[in-house]
Amino acid sequence: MNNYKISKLQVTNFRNLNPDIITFSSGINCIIGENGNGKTNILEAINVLATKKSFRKNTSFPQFLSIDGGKPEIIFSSVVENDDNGPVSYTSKMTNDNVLWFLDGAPIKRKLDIKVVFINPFDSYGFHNSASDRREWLDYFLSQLDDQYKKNLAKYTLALRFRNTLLNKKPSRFKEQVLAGDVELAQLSFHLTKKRVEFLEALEPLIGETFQSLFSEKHNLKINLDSRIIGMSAENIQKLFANNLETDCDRGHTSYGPHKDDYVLLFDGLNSFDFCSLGQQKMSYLSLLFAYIELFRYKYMSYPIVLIDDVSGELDQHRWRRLVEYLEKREFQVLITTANEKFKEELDRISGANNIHIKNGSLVH
Ligand SMILES: Nc1ncnc2c1ncn2[C@@H]1O[C@H](COP(=O)(O)OP(=O)(O)OP(=O)(O)O)[C@@H](O)[C@H]1O
Repeated sequence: MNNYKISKLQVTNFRNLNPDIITFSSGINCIIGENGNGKTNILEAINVLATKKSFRKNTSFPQFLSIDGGKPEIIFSSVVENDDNGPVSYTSKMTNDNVLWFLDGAPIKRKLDIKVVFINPFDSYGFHNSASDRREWLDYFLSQLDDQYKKNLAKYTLALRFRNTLLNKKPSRFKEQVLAGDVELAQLSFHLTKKRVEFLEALEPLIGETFQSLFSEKHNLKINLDSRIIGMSAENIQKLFANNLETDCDRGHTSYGPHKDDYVLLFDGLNSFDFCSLGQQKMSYLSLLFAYIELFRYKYMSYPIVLIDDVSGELDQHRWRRLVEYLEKREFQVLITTANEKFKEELDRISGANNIHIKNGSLVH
């Protein structure tokens, strides 16, 4: 069981946050403050503590380190607990070169397996507008559920990069090397595609159900894998690579494979990008994410910590209320931020929510 929840956090030298001790409840936590005061930084600190990485793109230690920080070291001190263990103090010390972890003050070799899901308002645009964002989305979430998929994806990415370098640079006897490497590339392609299909099949019944319980509207939501190699054996994928080798040589890159897959979200049978309003796209996207969280629970018998950065945009007040009511009925720990006064009023209706007010990186009591 790794259903960790976080009950306290104190960060030193992380972005604009002051080292205040922030206390979280195991249910809903609303982080409230005006723009640019550090709400997202709190979510980011938890994400970095749990995964070593940010959810912001291309960010690492130099960006994390407070511009006012004296020492080039960031300390994330927390208290976490799960069903198996009582509260433990868990600390991560990060420098430009390494990260160290401590459990109840003693060093540990590997970080704790704290699972988090971050929900970003802007990802809905990316998801509906860009095939590579959709692929990244599916790869990220599927990797969280399936370690073997994650490893195979890393191997595939390396093998594909090597193939493309050969196709591009064309060293002597490169075609023989390409064909030899295609055996592994085809097997990996087969496994990745199979896992993607299984993931979407498992997710599909949950998406419509989630949409219904989130927004009280019945819509048929379906997510399809659009792949040239779907249903093909590894041998046939290898043949496809070989048959296309001359074209790939001309282009200098590989034309077929899981890196070319796309996913289509169908809303009542129509492509959500072409057909849905921005609000409907956001609702579909949120349904997809919360469906994933349910799938996560089936797999791990526990929930991740759910970090939600201001999702109020594009949704009307009625949908805000539905979303808040949905969150109220969940068992997972939620940290939700907002700068929107009206949305804050909806959040205020949640009985027992823990309100955290933040101004200039400090807690306001
Ligand atoms: N390395 C850093 N050192 C100090 N301050 C930083 C650093 N990186 C970012 N900041 C500051 O953090 C603030 C942004 O914080 P954050 O993104 O958490 O805001 P927010 O409260 O979520 O705002 P919004 O409601 O606009 O999303 C900005 O004022 C920015 O200047």
